[in-house]
This record gives sequence, C-alpha cells and structure tokens, in this order.
Amino acid sequence: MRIAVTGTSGQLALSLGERAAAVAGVSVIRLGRPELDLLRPETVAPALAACGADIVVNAAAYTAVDRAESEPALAHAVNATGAQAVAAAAAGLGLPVIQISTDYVFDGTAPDPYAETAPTGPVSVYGASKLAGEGLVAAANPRHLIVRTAWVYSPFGGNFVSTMLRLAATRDTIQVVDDQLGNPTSALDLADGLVAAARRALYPGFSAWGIYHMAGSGAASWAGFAAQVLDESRRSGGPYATIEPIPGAQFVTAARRPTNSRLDTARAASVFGSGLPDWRLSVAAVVRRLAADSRAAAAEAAPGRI
Ligand SMILES: NC(=O)C1=CN([C@@H]2O[C@H](COP(=O)(O)OP(=O)(O)OC[C@H]3O[C@@H](n4cnc5c(N)ncnc54)[C@H](OP(=O)(O)O)[C@@H]3O)[C@@H](O)[C@H]2O)C=CC1
Ligand SMILES: Cc1cn([C@H]2C[C@H](O)[C@@H](COP(=O)(O)OP(=O)(O)O[C@H]3O[C@@H](C)C(=O)[C@@H](O)[C@H]3O)O2)c(=O)[nH]c1=O
Ligand SMILES: [Mg+2]
Repeated sequence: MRIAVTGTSGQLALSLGERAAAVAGVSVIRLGRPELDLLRPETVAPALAACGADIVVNAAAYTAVDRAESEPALAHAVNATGAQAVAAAAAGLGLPVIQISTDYVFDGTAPDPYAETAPTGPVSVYGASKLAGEGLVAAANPRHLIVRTAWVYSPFGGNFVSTMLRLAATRDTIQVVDDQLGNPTSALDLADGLVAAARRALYPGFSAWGIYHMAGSGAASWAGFAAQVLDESRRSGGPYATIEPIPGAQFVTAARRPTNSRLDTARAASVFGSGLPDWRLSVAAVVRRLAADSRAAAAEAAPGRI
C-alpha cells in the first residue's frame, strides 16, 4: 500500500513517514510545495498522478489558530478550497481520500464527548475553515474518510509539548488554562491509526465511508496536559516548571477555543481496530524522545563536556 500525504514537514506527514517505514508493505510519499501547493489547486492533480499512490491523506493545513482570525481568506483557501482540490484530484484518479479534520469544528458546550453525528458549530475561523473543508471533500469524492483529531503533538516541529518545554527552560512557573478539555493526541499514534484505516478502506467492498473521530484515549485540560509534559521532562532530566492553572478568560487569545472538545472515538475503534493509546503514555514517550534528542545535540555541540 502506497500512501500519498500532503505536507512535507508537517507533524502528521513526518509521523506517517516514520511509522509507515516500520510496517512491511506500506510506504508513504510526502508531497508539498512547490510541487503540490494547496493555494494553487491546479498543482494538486499532476502531483498526485505522478506518485502512483493507492490512497491519499490530506494532512496539509493552515493550522495557526490565532493568526487565522486575521487571515480568514487564506485559512479558507488552504483548509477548504485546498482540501476540495485534493479530494477531487483523488477522485479523478480513482483513489479514496482521508481528510484530516479537527475537534475545533465543535462549539464545546456539550457536557459529554462528541460523537461523529453531533451538531457542529465552530467558534473560530480555523474551525469554520476546517468544517467547510469537510463538506467540500465529502461532495468531491464519495470515497472519503474524514478523520477528526485533536491537540496533536509530536517530536517534530512546533506544538503544545515543545512550547511548554521551551517556556520551562526559562521560567519557574507557567500559567495554563485549566477549563478547556480535550484529547491530547500523539501524531505517531494517529499515524498508526491512519495506516490501519487506509488498509481497511482499501479492502474490496469497504463501504463505511464518512466521518470518524480518532484521538488519544482519555481527556485532559491544557493545564493537566502541560503538567504531565513537565513531570515527564523532569524525570528525563529535562526542564521543569510549576503549572499554575488559570481560567481561559484570563488567557487572552485572538481565537476562541471550545470549552469541551472531547471526542467519542468508539466508531473508529470498532471499524478500524483498537483505539489510540492512553494520552499519558504517549506524552511520556514523546517527551523522553525529545530529551534524548536534546542531550545528543548538546553532546555534539560540546563533546568534551559530556
Ligand atoms: N496540530 C494540531 O493540534 C491539530 C491538527 N489537526 C489537523 O491535522 C492535520 C495535520 O496537522 P499538523 O501535522 O499538526 O500540521 P502542521 O502545522 O505541523 O503542518 C502543516 C502542513 O501543512 C502544509 N501546508 C500549509 N500550507 C500549505 C499549502 N498551501 N500547500 C501545501 N502544503 C501546505 C505545511 O507545509 P510545509 O511542510 O511546507 O510547511 C505542513 O506540512 C491538519 O489537517 C490539521 O488541521 C487537527 C487537530 C489538531
Ligand atoms: C502557550 C500557552 C497556551 N495556553 C493556552 C491557550 C489555549 O487555550 C491552549 C492551547 O493553546 P495553543 O495555541 O498551543 O493550541 P491551539 O493552537 O489552540 O491547538 C489547536 O490547534 C489546532 C490546529 C487544532 O486543530 C486543535 O485540535 C488544537 O490542537 O493553551 C496557556 O494557557 N498558557 C500558555 O503558556
Ligand atoms: Mg497553536
């Protein structure tokens, strides 16, 4: 199985590349700018046609949640029109598409985890642009899986985990919002789940197209997530700071975030196999890996001192 993934250096694109390399018979080809540019929809079909894939994962997106509030046209062009171009190009090649979407399509007022069938109601430009993308993808390619995930972190690039480690290096205390709940998700775990979903989708006769929720097992607040990161960092000999829980109203951001965006992941677990691991285990694995990487970098920079 050959999986084409949009995005070259994105967290999920890199994670899919790494995880696929560990599975016999699965390969991932990452497609990005300039060859495939979601802002130039005419580049998408030729780039996909050239790579001979069996299935396409659209992991590329405009993910700067706060900046999107002042760049709504750009967010929409990438996350809605761009996603439509990927789904349509896949359809033209006779391929199914897996569109990655987000918990931020929900308004966050529900008391319980959201099922796939729950009404959406984004409270940010980013969330609205991703929801528009879902609709356009579904209309452009009947063989679609729309996989909503949440709070993604990884050993690659910038994310909430790397932000907390960076802040902890220079502060004793970090204030973090404690009244927004969600499911922290390792991009490496998500990659495993997507490989399983792609395999299943390519079985002859597969017909369970539609929306799925795929995220780390268990929920946390951002403050609880941060505390777990820094506890593990301290155990690994990395930076540590105390997390001071604060209400969201006290942390002013351009975009609103949902209060409760926990996802009910039962459908994906039953159709594609097991669910994703407990979020705490995966946070520990990624923090330990980042700590080992930074020790290796320090040893390389100053070999005599280690
Ligand atoms: N990060 C998160 O917390 C969450 C993410 N998601 C969704 O998961 C998916 C993967 O996110 P993640 O890996 O974290 O994203 P990143 O922000 O790490 O990466 C975004 C990717 O999109 C690519 N990209 C942006 N604009 C364009 C463009 N015009 N043309 C081609 N590629 C472009 C980037 O390209 P380049 O490599 O050139 O920089 C990069 O590879 C996205 O759909 C996102 O909406 C859902 C829930 C949570
Ligand atoms: C850096 C920082 C953030 N926060 C808060 C702000 C916000 O409420 C919350 C998370 O902030 P971030 O900006 O890191 O996360 P954010 O960009 O909102 O993350 C989202 O990204 C997109 C792409 C998604 O699809 C979502 O699932 C979600 O992962 O933490 C603090 O309280 N203290 C801090 O020091
Ligand atoms: Mg952010």
